Amino acid sequence: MSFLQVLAYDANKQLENISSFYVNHILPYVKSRSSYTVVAAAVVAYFSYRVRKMSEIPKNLQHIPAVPYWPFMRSLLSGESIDHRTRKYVLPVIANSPNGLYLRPIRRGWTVGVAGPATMKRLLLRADDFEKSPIFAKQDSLFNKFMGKENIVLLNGSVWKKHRLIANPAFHRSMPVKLFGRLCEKMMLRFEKEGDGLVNVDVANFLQRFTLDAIGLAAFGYDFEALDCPENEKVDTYNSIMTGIQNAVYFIFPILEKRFLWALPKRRDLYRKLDDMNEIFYSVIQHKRDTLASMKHSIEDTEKDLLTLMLEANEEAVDADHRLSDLELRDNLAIFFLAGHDTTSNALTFALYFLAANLPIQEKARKEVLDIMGDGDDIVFPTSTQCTDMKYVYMIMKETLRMCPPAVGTSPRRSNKDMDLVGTLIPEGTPLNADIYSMHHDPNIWQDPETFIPERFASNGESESKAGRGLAWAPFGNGARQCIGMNFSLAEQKVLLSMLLRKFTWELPEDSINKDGLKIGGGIGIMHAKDMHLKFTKRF
Ligand code: HEM
Repeated sequence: MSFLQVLAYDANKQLENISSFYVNHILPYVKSRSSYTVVAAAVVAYFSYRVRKMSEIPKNLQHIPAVPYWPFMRSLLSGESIDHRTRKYVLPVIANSPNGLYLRPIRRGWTVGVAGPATMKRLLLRADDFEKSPIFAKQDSLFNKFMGKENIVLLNGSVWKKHRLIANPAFHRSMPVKLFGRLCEKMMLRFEKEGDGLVNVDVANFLQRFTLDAIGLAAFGYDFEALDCPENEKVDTYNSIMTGIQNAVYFIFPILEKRFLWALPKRRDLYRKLDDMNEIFYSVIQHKRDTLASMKHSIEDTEKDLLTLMLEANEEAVDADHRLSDLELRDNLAIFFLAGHDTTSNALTFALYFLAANLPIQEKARKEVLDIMGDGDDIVFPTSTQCTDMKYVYMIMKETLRMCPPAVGTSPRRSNKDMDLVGTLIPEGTPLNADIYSMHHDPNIWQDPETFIPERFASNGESESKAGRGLAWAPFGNGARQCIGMNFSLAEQKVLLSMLLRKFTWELPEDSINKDGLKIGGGIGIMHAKDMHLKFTKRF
């Protein structure tokens, strides 16, 4: 997402520059001479100049190796998948780069991609030197209207700290494993009832629905009922907003919705749907605030939703300056959906694929689960302690997140001053992005990086031996800005994987497009499988 948005911002700026150039310099000329040929030539010349400028590496960054501008852009815009793009353009450059630093095209030219363990560590752990870039907050689009401007992901400094302090307790209590268990049970029952039944389960679709119900209920007690009825109005509203905010046309030309929304009825409809959704957000916030006192003791702490816990933390804050307003609470709820829904559902889809493609690993994981949860012919939910005991399942999850990190990079950063990043000069104001995907696939960091080997994450395994070099595994980022939902997502994944392993065995169907290797979907930002149907067999 970040790549495309930044490009879009740039394209929009170019359009605005061009239109002001036209009005100020060309229009007067046309009026006086009526010479269309001259105007056309001027426009072409201007375009060429701007395009050349965009692709030129600034002098102060020429010491950093760069991917080839046009092939890389072509790959981005044609929707080529990230695994191909990384293999073709990024890894060969990183191979000759000190500390995994390289340049790639982005906003107004270039950004520094950070794909080495030592530089990654410095970038993510020195959050004050590399603040979040304000680019997202500046835009005016459906995406920004959904995400809002007052949330944990976008803010910096003391305001960010205030948000994080209120949200931290909600994410650091025991996780709602019973809720995840109930939803998983519902999902497993539906496997048989929909489509071709167990022989051809569209797991990507089921996991999208499972994780939507999970985040709705866990974040603010709202039941989307996506597992029960995938076509209901609530799901449709949510899905159409999500599809709408990712529409590439509006990323590339945000000016369309900024200036010409009146001429785009379908787009206007999405804004109306977003207003409806905001009403739900605000009315739930109000309702929970009103009933907070009675709810405090009537629900187990582990089953309280994130909003309730944030409201409790708000009440305990020392003064009004340390509390979050309703707008800030809304913006954070929205970001929990944006950051926590697709990421977890894709991580689970990839994990199920790797277990289907590596049956001995699936069997070993099942043995661990049965040892911990017991075998039998009834559905049981794992407890938090049992989840902690699932060491091998956790190794599988970590290896999945290495090979397929759903967030392929972090949101953009900017250097606050000239600095030395592990031997390379980074001038003040340089945009930087942590490139998690490339680092996880670099053969100079990981042995045989394209092979699925959970044992890398065993104690004394390959992963531990990397510790001295910095951060070689960072699917959730790291440092102060590390993913606040990491434990939430890991618990959700462990509950689902253990329950599925106990109830079913599964494999790739004969006609699976993934039979000869995983097919990654195109697009930018969140990484997803192109199609994931699996064949399940019941154990009881
Ligand atoms: C597999 C699942 C997930 C992955 C791979 C993931 C990945 C990430 C990454 C890489 C970052 C760091 C971004 C940066 O440094 O710019 C991040 C931050 C964040 N994530 Fe997640 N995430 C996941 C699940 C979740 C969930 C379930 C939630 C909430 C319910 C969540 C909420 C957030 C928030 C609020 C931040 C911003 C933290 C801050 O800046 O202080 N994420 N996530």
